[in-house]
Parts: sequence; C-alpha cells; structure tokens
Amino acid sequence: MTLRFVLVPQWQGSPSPRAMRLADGVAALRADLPASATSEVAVPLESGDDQGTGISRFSSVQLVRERTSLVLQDVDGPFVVVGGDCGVSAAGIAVAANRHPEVAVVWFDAHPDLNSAESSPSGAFSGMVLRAAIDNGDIAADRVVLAGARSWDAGEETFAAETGLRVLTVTDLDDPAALVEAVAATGADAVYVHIDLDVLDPAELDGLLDPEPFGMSPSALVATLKALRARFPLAGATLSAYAPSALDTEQAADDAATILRIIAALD
Ligand SMILES: NC(=[NH2+])NCCC[C@H](N)C(=O)O
Repeated sequence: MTLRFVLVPQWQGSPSPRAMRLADGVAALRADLPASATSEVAVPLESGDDQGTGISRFSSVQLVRERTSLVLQDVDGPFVVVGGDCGVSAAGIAVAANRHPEVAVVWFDAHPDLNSAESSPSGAFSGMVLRAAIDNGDIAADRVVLAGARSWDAGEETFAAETGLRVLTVTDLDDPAALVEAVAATGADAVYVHIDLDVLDPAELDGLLDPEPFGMSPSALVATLKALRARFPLAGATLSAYAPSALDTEQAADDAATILRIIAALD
C-alpha cells in the first residue's frame, strides 16, 4: 500500500446530535491502518462558535482545517484524509488541487454538500464543504462529479442546475464505466475522491449518522473505484463519516471489513 493516512476526528462540522461518534469512528479505524503510514491531526475538544459566519462551530472547523493543511503539506504522494465529518475534505481538496491543477473531484455522498451559509438548513459545515471549495476557487464546478447523492436541499438543487454540475445517480453507478467517462469528460488528469460512507445503503454499513435509503452497495462502490483508479492517478482522497454506535461488536467488525475493501480499492 502506497497511501498515507491523515486522521482527523473532527465532529464540529456535523449536523448530528450524535456527532461525537465520529471521533469513535476514527479511533476504530486507526487500529486497522498501518501505523507507520498514519498521522493524526489534533481536534479541539470545544465546539467552537460561529463567529458571525452562519457556519456552526466555525472557529473549531477553521482551526482543524489549518492544522490538516499543515500535516498534508508534509505528506508526499497520495493521501487519504480520514474523518470525522466530511468537512475534512476542505483541506484535502485545497492541497491536492495545488499539487495537481488539472484534478477532478469525485464526490461520493448521499448529500451533495452544496449549501452556502445562507442556504444551509442546519448551519453544519459538512453540508457546505463542496460548495465552499468551488466558491473559493479550489476546484472549478466543471471539474466536479457528484456520485450517489439522493438527499438534496432546495438551495443545492438551484446551485447544481445553475453551474451544470455533472451528477451520477446510484443507478447510473451500476456501470463502473459511467464514472470513468464522466471524469474523462472534465478533461482532468488526476482525481480527488471524496467518500462519505453514507453514499452506501444503510443496510450495508451500520455506523452511519445520516443514513439515506437506496444507496450504493459496497461492491458497486469498490468496482467503480477500481475502474476509476485504472484510468486516473489519485491526487488524494477523503474517507469520512464513520460513526459506530458501539465498538467491538459484530456490526463494527463487518463495517471495518467493508471500509478496508474501499480503502484498498483506492490504492
Ligand atoms: N455529508 C453529509 N452528511 N452532509 C450532511 C448535510 C445535511 C444537510 N444537507 C445540511 O446541509 O445540513
């Protein structure tokens, strides 16, 4: 395995009242990853405040973003940012796009995360992270492919329509070639792959905070990732939103096996 892992147990970007489980998820995954290839970003204990931004717990989210960027800058080659809430992709995309100006971002997530602070129903940064990366110029809208989103807010639909974002549904993704073609159509020469585990069907993974029915099967996700990686080099990736309800259970062992298959498909 050539991947390097940067663990970021951030929970402050999540809209869920059980967001602290995200830190448990990182702790559980840490045990399964090669220690010599893994580093960890310290996340503040406090929630933080919004500092007038309209983004809940903004001060903590911002601090974690800065710390994550610093750690990633010292990592050579492809990395996986392991969340935590999916707001951890902000730093990953910025660093990867800086190294690979022609990168495309593939966003596997039940949620498109295209809210602005104004359109967000929750104030949670995790629901804004992709929009923020587009608005601040880290990634161009025509270099983004949404994969498997099925829980849209009104403001997100408007933004996607206005920018003409490429969108593949769970059904589209039954054919692994569909995503490869969509990424090729962006003209990109490398990919950043964001995976919020809630892109999977809730029946397939126990530890989800924001489960949405009718998601992908792990096999479909793995097949699509392998097809994508056969065609494009990996600039970086995010694996986020693992939130086990209890550790050391049979479900947790099943979840870990699924997540490791996904990570292996990125390598
Ligand atoms: N990737 C996620 N889990 N995102 C949660 C976002 C939920 C909702 N769309 C919001 O903005 O609050």
